[in-house]
Amino acid sequence: MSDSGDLRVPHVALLPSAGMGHLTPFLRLAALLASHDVSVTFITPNPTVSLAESQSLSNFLMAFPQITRKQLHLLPLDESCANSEDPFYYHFELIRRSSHLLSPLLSSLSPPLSAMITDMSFTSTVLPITDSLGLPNYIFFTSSAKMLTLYVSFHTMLGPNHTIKDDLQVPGLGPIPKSWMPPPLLQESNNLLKTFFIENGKKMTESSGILVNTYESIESETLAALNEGKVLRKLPSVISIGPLAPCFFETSQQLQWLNDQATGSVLYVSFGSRTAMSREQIRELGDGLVRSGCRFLWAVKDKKVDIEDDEKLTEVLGEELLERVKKNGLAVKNWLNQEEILSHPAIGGFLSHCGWNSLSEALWNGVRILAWPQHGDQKVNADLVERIGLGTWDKSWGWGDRETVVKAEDIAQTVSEIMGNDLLKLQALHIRDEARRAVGDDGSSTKSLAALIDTWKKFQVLP
Ligand SMILES: O=c1ccn([C@@H]2O[C@H](COP(=O)(O)OP(=O)(O)O[C@H]3O[C@H](CO)[C@@H](O)[C@H](O)[C@H]3O)[C@@H](O)[C@H]2O)c(=O)[nH]1
Repeated sequence: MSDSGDLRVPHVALLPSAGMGHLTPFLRLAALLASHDVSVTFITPNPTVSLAESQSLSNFLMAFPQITRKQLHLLPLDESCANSEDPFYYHFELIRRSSHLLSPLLSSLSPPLSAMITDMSFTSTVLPITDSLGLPNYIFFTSSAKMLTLYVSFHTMLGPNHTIKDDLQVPGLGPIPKSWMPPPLLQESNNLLKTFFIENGKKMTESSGILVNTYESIESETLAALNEGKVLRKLPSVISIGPLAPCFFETSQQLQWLNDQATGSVLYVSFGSRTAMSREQIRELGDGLVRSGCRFLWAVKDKKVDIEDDEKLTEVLGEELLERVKKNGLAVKNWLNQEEILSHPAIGGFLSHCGWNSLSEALWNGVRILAWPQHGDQKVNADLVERIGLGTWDKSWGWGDRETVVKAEDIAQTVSEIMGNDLLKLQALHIRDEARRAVGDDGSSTKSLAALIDTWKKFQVLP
């Protein structure tokens, strides 16, 4: 790399991971970079797991013709060596094992790249490749800064048999209790998620920087701890660039039902793109929503992957419950444009699993959250929801595992409490204003991104 002196248009390649939770923030980042006159190549691992991913990608690329697409054709993998029943983690592994194909792809790009931005799940496999090309590689961490503290320190916490004994306690920060850690990390046996945490977490120190879709006013202490070396020494700069604003490219499917509801009266219920509850829990939830007496819009998900989710609502809910649901709300089983829903004036609350994108979209739109974490980073995120005053979290509901079923009466009571909580409603609006300030003209995230783009402008990789 050399200091070129002249300020040229930087060219950056982005490599997202599998699932909408990873693809969506990458698409938003690509659009943001393009709006700052950065030339963007978007690398798409092919095939995708879900229909939602392939449809979003094609809609996005149609809306942003200035962004170049390059496909990374994934090599087949013997399922037995992936050691995971989760189709998304399995796909992470597939992409990791096809990473070497990136080398010729990246070298062939013209003009030469100024930098690469890689999803956190491929840190350990892609960094050696970009290093050998002399290409700066920034890791995009698609969850919270608090979760990043666990990601980079997990490998240092492992005891005998690779087990975890204690809560994570970073000086100056609240603890991350063991019970909030993604359950696969606590297993003695190896599994894909644990391997990703260990291998990628170790390698993060060698990246050129870590981008996080967060902002100063909600995670300032955590960001400071990360950047002051309190979490891990020798960590590169952690750069907050969020909240990444939605970019409108999806075809909109206006829901007339929502247009007919009173302002702020509807609870939106959704657990993201890859969480399916047990049938028993789905029915308790439906019963609870009806009993709460609140209006609700419910995205019902019966299977993790959308292409397999083919049973009708009558089969999933049963006819009797479906009839009761129709009196107070609307249940749908298709993909909704969540961003459009959360920005609708009728929406007054969000029952959410607290995937990081859902949380970011809720705060972007000033919608209070009732948190019900299901897996992964979601308890850590739910804690943040509670701490910043965006919503509430009933910890007794546990993880959305198949052994525990939260009863309809509990759900009904908690839902009516949050929908009646005016203080949270006001606080959510205040948080929305702060979120928008962070990415406004003089905002902290805008300045960080501008500084990063300047770095890319000043440096170029020698051909
Ligand atoms: O019907 C739907 C369902 C989802 N979405 C969108 O899909 C994304 C889902 O992302 P997220 O809310 O983060 O949830 P997951 O799909 O569960 O994402 C995975 O990835 C996230 C980022 O790493 C993690 O925080 C989550 O825990 C993990 O499950 C969001 O942008 C939603 O707006 C829709 O537009 N319509």
